[in-house]
Amino acid sequence: MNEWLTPSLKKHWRGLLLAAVLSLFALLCAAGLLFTSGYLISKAALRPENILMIYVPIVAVRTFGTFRAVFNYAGRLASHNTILKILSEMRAHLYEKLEPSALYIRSKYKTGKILSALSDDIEHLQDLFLRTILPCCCGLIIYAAWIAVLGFFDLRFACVMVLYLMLLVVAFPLVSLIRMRHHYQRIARSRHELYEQLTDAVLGAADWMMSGRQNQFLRHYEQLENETRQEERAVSSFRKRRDFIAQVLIGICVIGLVVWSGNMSHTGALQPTLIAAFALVIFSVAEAFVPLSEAVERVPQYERALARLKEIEAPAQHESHRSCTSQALPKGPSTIDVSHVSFRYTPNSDWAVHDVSLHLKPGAKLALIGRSGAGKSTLAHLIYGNLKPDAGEVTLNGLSTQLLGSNRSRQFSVLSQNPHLFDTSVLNNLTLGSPEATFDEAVAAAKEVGLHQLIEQLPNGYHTQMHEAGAIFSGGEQERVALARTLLRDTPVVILDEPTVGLDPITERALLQKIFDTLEGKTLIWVTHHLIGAEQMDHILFMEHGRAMMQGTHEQLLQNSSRYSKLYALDVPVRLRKSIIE
Ligand SMILES: Nc1ncnc2c1ncn2[C@@H]1O[C@H](COP(=O)(O)OP(=O)(O)OP(=O)(O)O)[C@@H](O)[C@H]1O
Repeated sequence: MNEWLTPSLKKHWRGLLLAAVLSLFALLCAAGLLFTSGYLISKAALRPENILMIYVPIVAVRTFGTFRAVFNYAGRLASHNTILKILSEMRAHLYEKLEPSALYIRSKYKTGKILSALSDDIEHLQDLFLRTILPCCCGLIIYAAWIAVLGFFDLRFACVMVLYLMLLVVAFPLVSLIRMRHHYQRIARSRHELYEQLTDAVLGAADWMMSGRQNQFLRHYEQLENETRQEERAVSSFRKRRDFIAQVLIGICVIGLVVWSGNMSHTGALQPTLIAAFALVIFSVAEAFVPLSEAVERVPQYERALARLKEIEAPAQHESHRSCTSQALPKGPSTIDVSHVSFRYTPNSDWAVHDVSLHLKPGAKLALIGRSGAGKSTLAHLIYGNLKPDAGEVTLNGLSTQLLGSNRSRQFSVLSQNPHLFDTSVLNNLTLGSPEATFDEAVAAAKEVGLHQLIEQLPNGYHTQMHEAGAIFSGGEQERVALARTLLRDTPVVILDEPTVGLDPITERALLQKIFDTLEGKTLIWVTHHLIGAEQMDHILFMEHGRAMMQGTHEQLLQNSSRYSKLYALDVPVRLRKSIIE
């Protein structure tokens, strides 16, 4: 178990236990129903000395029949209610992990991989309880109960049944686990490839069309789809064969029980009326054993889903495995020190960041400026603690950012370009990443970023679904939604990963102003290509080829560097400069 499952299981153990108990009762009622039905049929076939002799089994049949349905329904309700709560918490947890890592993820993972994590991996974990733990627990309890009942009548026959039913309870699940492992591996691999291909194709549809190579893409996509389908067919045919053999084994078991109970009644150890009861009850008992194989064969899927979520959440080779506890680093003003930090992606590549040093006081505003490939994002990753410096150290309040672990999302948030608006209510979109935020807090954040009026005009205000409202949010307004999310998360450090890219200069200016105003007091690290807004920053670090080419305040650089003055003149048109001064 890990941090994905343990907190949910701890929090919802009562709901899960209730679901398990109700499902078990449903199975016991099903067994009781068939047992009493068998008894009733046999009893009714005999000459009734007293009608009351069959009245009790009639009532029992009715009771078991009714309660079986009731327990089934209640069990499903309890399990789905709990599982859906767990699922939504796991999704919020995934978002919490991903959102501050947006910088790193954008450079390392394709959208398809994230999509596949959101859809497949989280849902596999949802199945862990419904399709594996619950059927396994019920199956094993019914197995023990059935053997105990048989042992009560005939110990030797019970021992034979222990071994025979082990075929269904142990051997079949093990064979399924071994056989299915490699099929599932291949299915998972090709499905992830499909996701990646598809998202690439959707995001780059225009480029595919322009290059005239759409047929080539379609052929490759169909080939991948066929491979996946073939694997799925292999899985389904294995399942069919396995289930057929299981039914044959159950049939043999019924015959065995009829012979045994016939012999027992012959010797007088069992009433003849119980022969049919024993023969029938095995059908419902076997109902609990058959799903065991399917339950166990899913184990590799859970392992893989957990491994992939772990991989996305904590990028393997760069992430330190040690982390400090949440008590060790309370949320609050943060001083960041970057001391002679160097980093390269591979031992033979050029330095992406070389010997950079910085000191940021709480609430300082740093602009990382430079051309594409200058090393700005790499330095932001190093500050964030995603990448481990090859030399030097980055500390936050004296503690290496490498060691922040689960504290990282409490300290940092990232406002990136093109934030995604999810297909849920506007309110949920605002509170994503801070689910504990109240409605009033969300409204206050929306007011602060200047969205309140716009949201109020929507058909259902804050409860309007995003697919209805999505079209009316412009690029700048979507960025404001992301800004409101950041405000609600209230972390002391915010990394701005070119949030205004693609906006026209006037909107860009207005949005930047809004960002700087609303995030006043927080430490800002702003990754940018150009100098609009640079005059509002406390410190500017101009990077080139991984090195800090120049740094200082805007005024210092304007005075001391003719290059900076020229770039500023180019980037910030006179018209805008005038408006800044005014
Ligand atoms: N994941 C990676 N693996 C290998 N090299 C990388 C990786 N990411 C970046 N680099 C290289 O490191 C150098 C610095 O890249 P970085 O992304 O930090 O620059 P940047 O200034 O942020 O560029 P941009 O503004 O285009 O994002 C570049 O030469 C780039 O090719």
